[in-house]
Amino acid sequence: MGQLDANYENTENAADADVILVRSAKMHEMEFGENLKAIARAGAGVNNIPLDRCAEEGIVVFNTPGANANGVKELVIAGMLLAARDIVGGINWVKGYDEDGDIAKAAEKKKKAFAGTELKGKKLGVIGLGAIGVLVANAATHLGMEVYGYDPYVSVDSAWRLSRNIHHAKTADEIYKECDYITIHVPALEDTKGMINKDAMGLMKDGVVILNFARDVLVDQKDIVEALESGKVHRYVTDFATQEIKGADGAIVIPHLGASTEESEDNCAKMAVAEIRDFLENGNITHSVNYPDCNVGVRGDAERITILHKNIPNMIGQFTTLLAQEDLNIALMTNKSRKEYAYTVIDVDGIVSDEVAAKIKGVSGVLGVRVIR
Ligand SMILES: NC(=O)C1=CN([C@@H]2O[C@H](COP(=O)(O)OP(=O)(O)OC[C@H]3O[C@@H](n4cnc5c(N)ncnc54)[C@H](O)[C@@H]3O)[C@@H](O)[C@H]2O)C=CC1
Ligand SMILES: O=C(O)CCC(=O)C(=O)O
Repeated sequence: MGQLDANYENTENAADADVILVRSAKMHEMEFGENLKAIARAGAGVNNIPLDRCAEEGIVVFNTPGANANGVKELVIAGMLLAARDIVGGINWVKGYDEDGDIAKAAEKKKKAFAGTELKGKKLGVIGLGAIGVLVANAATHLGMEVYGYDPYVSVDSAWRLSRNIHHAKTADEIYKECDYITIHVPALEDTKGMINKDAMGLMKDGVVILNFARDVLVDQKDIVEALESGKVHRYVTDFATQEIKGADGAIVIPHLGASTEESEDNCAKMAVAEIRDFLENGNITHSVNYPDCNVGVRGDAERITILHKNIPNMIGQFTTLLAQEDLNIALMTNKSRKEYAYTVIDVDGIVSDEVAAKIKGVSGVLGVRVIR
């Protein structure tokens, strides 16, 4: 990783690390070392990381929003094409043809078994209009699809990037009732888990195609298998293999390849390393998922104290009092909060002793202190 200079050292031993770079590995059961200051998820979904425990232990968790979105978008389009025509069945038939006869002639006779439909003119519903959903929605309009989008929390940025040709669905039910293809691009949260279940599928058109490149838990696995068996759902295209879905007729199951492109892997790694360097060297937080973002610029000559703490009254007063007692003048101070957590950055004129740093650490509600020299 050429972005890191000689001040950085690689370790395979997580217990020693100041920072962990992670992809999809599950970290919920992991004990974190004393030194750990940050975890950077090279990707979007952070359901593999215990965000609240990290916040309580003063560990800032970052992700890389949008860095792999194009990779996923392209696979979703491929998924729609694989669902529309029996391309996989056709390829397997050719591979398995072991007669001596004229395969070209046999293929012409056989091909009707693999015929399908076109995407043009079909209605696509996109649930979740973030980095991936917007790209999928816009791309589908260029394939001649009529696209409906649903996202009650859509960001201003996403709204700007969304093609004006997308119909604005006011409810998920509108998507379920209207669309021939439905693709979900929402995070795995308590309120999204199992959102595609028997009730939701009951509202959908017979023969609907459902695509899930977001997370397995969003789709009730028992209900989707039943819906495939009954023919209610024609194809379920998913990037997540589960025991329930892997052998089901009508399921097209991909082994989590959405972000597995050279470009996406590169983009994610670069963004993660840039976030980490800025955090370690300047104390800036960009794209955190458990602490507020905060940018105070590049550190100059002044020593910089960064404090992760609970978002409760009188924290700043206590920090400034402790610094005043040491005769340290404050050159810059910023405080940002996000729900129950907050972050304060203070540049001081003078040397921050280990004793004063320890006193700040000892303030009730402080979760982590660093002095960047
Ligand atoms: N298959 C793969 O390799 C990959 C999968 N993913 C998955 O896709 C998900 C989405 O990724 P991005 O688009 O990059 O994330 P994003 O954060 O840019 O977009 C998520 C969107 O979902 C919306 N949303 C949240 N709750 C919703 C709800 N109940 N109904 C409708 N919309 C809702 C949000 O407002 C946001 O606009 C990730 O959380 C991750 O789980 C992401 C990257 C790669
Ligand atoms: O890193 C990967 O391969 C998975 C990407 C992913 O699922 C995500 O970014 O949420």
